Amino acid sequence: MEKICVAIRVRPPVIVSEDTTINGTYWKVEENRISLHKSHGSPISGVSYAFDHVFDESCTNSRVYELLTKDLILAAVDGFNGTVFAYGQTSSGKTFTMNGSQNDGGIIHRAVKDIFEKIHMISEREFLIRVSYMEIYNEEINDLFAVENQKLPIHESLERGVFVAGLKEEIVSNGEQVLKLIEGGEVNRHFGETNMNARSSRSHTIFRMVIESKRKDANSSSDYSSSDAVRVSVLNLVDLAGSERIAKTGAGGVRLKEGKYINKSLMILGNVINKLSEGAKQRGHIPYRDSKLTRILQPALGGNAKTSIICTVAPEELHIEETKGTLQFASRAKRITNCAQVNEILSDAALLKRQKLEIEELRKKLQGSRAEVLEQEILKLRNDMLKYELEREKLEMELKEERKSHKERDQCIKEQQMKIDNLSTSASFSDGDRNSIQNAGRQILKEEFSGSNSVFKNDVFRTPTLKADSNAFVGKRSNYSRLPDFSPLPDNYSNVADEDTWLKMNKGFIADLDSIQMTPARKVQSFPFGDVTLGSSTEDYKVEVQNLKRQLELALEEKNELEKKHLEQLQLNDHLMGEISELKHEAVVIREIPQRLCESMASCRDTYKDVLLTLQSFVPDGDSSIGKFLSTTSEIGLTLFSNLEKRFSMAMDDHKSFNENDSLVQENCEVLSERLKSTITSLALAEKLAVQNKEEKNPICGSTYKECTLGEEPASWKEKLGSELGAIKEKLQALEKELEHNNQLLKDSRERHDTMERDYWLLKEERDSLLEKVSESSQNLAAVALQKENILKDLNIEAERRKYLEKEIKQFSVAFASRQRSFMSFQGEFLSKVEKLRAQSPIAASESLGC
Ligand SMILES: Nc1ncnc2c1ncn2[C@@H]1O[C@H](COP(=O)(O)OP(=O)(O)OP(=O)(O)O)[C@@H](O)[C@H]1O
Repeated sequence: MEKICVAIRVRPPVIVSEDTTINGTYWKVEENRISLHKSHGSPISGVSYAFDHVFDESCTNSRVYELLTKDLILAAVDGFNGTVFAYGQTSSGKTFTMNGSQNDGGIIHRAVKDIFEKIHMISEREFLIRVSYMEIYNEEINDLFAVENQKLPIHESLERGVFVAGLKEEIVSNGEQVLKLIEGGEVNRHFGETNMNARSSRSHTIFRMVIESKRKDANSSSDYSSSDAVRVSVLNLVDLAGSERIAKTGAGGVRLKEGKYINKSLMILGNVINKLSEGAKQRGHIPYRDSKLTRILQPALGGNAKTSIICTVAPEELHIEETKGTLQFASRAKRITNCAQVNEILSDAALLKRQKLEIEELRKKLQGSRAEVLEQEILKLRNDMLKYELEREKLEMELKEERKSHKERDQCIKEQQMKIDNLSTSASFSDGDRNSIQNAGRQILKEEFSGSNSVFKNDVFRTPTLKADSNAFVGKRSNYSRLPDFSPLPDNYSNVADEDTWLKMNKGFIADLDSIQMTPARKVQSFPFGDVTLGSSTEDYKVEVQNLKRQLELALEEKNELEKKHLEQLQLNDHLMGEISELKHEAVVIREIPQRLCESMASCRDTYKDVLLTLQSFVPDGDSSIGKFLSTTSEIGLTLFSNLEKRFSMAMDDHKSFNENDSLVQENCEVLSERLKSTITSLALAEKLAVQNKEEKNPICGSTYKECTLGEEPASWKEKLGSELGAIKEKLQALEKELEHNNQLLKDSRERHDTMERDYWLLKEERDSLLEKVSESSQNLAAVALQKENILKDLNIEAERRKYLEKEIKQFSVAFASRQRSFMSFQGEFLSKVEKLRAQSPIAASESLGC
């Protein structure tokens, strides 16, 4: 959260007439404080304000830019949204601050220059910059880059937030290009002369730069790290129109109307600022929607943007009230906090987003009034899809990492497995030795006990048995601990796997008696993973490692399967995009149809008018039955045409209402056709009667033919009438053909619309199924991740178990070595005693030995 940065700028005074200085007060600027003082210098209490910066009249645009906005502008290049706006009464220097003068460039010009300078310095990222320029004039948004784009609407979507639909955006590559565009835009801006400013801005203007960037190597990188993300930031540079007092500006007519709109929108801006300054708890509803200005500036006011406000004031005493108002506005704005953050989108997601927006726009055009419902539905779908995409990417990343660590673990396990195998071999070898030695010992003892000498039954011969008292055993062996300095026990047991070391170890050296003492206690030691005996635990371990390996393989297979599915989904997406572009093309064609219909309708109407005029010229007496009939037909016809034209122009804007009124138009056309036919029939009848009864009264005008034709010869009149009638008939036929053609076009258009609608639903279904697949994949991925987690746990347990086994083997080996040594010493002692006995009594000795 960060506070909005607020600064005050005092413009240099303009010469005013004597009578405007009333109380002899003036504004004094000291560091970042501005206060009202009496002319003799004492401050007026309660009229003193402090801000982030206060710039006096001598301050240049360059300094204002450096201190107030430079950091914000540069942060925009790094992905933060930014807004700078100038606020203040009319003629206080807002436009001067934002646009600058010939010698002292304003914030906009400096910002453009700095942005491009910074971009060129960042070599590792590539940038795409789009600019637009709009004005809010009398609460209508106009495009300053394209005069034809007037009264643009504001839309809101989850992805783009609040945006102006149809605003022209120019892609630019250097500062000069932007400044040229701005120059062009300035021409279209509304300025006007008032009593206070010869060139007063009559509209709020917003110059906008959208800065997109991504790492240059992002595409080549295979991982989906944050460096792969696309940053999109929006920078708004706003020059507001100034608040004004009608009495001072002397505005009337157009200026007055403009002034009312300006004041109203500034008042709403003030309301929004007031609400926001009240703090989160009290503020309640913020009336952003009350004006276009506040709606567009919404992110800058309490949203995701860094914002700087420069409030310009006039120093003259005449404007003291307005200056106080501006300072109060600035004080409140100072209390607003924003929450700016870098706007990053993963590149795939950015692409997807754009495509989805296109789909959205296209569908809106196709669906007319249904757009609202569909819009929400599509938004929801799109958001879900985006979420799934992100989740999938995250899972993929995790899976990748896990795969890597599994590989490493696998390798490690393999190595350890080899070591354990070696150990097991050695252990079984030692087991064999031990058995044979024990057997030999047992044999000897048997022989001893079967002898008569009680000496053999004494403790000297009993000591080496495995069940002997541990203390005695230890006491006996203590001599060995002082023998050679070589220790058979390696520091790191896991490194001992070769036979040499084992042999050395079994030669009878021990390093530490404590480790021997531990041996008898071994059985009562708790074993953390169940009752595992030495022989079976190695086997179990092998089996379990195999199982884990199998599980890992299965998980990998599953992962590959998922990747395959993902590829299929991407292909499906491509296919959908293809279909959408076709639909787009069709939409363009369909959109042209009502336009063409409109044109042909206009030509039909002209022809019809001609026909009627010609018919009416034959009927001078408008009150006669034919005259009345003709005028009625004319009225109906023209109404019909205007109806038709209205319908067609509606069709261009609203497809649905066009379809609804279609049958009515058809009926009207039929009535018109009938009426015209009957007119032609009556005229033909009149012609016939005229031929039969030259001197009789003309049925059309109620006079004689001579009178009707003002003295023309009946033959020539008849000829003329005949040719006119022929022409009318031809025109009528053409009209009928045109109508038929138009009907056909209408029918085609409707069919196309139906087809598109069907296609849309098909596409929607496909998308739904795609979404289902995506969610299925996500679930599968989640399951795989869980499985992996379990495998990892198992592996850790195994590693622990292996450590325990190693310890066991180590203890066993030490005990075994010591026992072997005891046995050997016993054997030595035994043999020496036998020798002694033999020397004393060779017969007894040979008897006792059985030799
Ligand atoms: N700091 C300044 N130094 C020199 N001249 C200034 C300064 N500020 C404003 N002026 C001059 O004062 C006049 C009015 O300024 P400007 O048009 O920028 O006011 P404004 O606030 O934009 O007014 P409006 O709201 O009516 O458009 C201009 O002639 C401008 O050159």
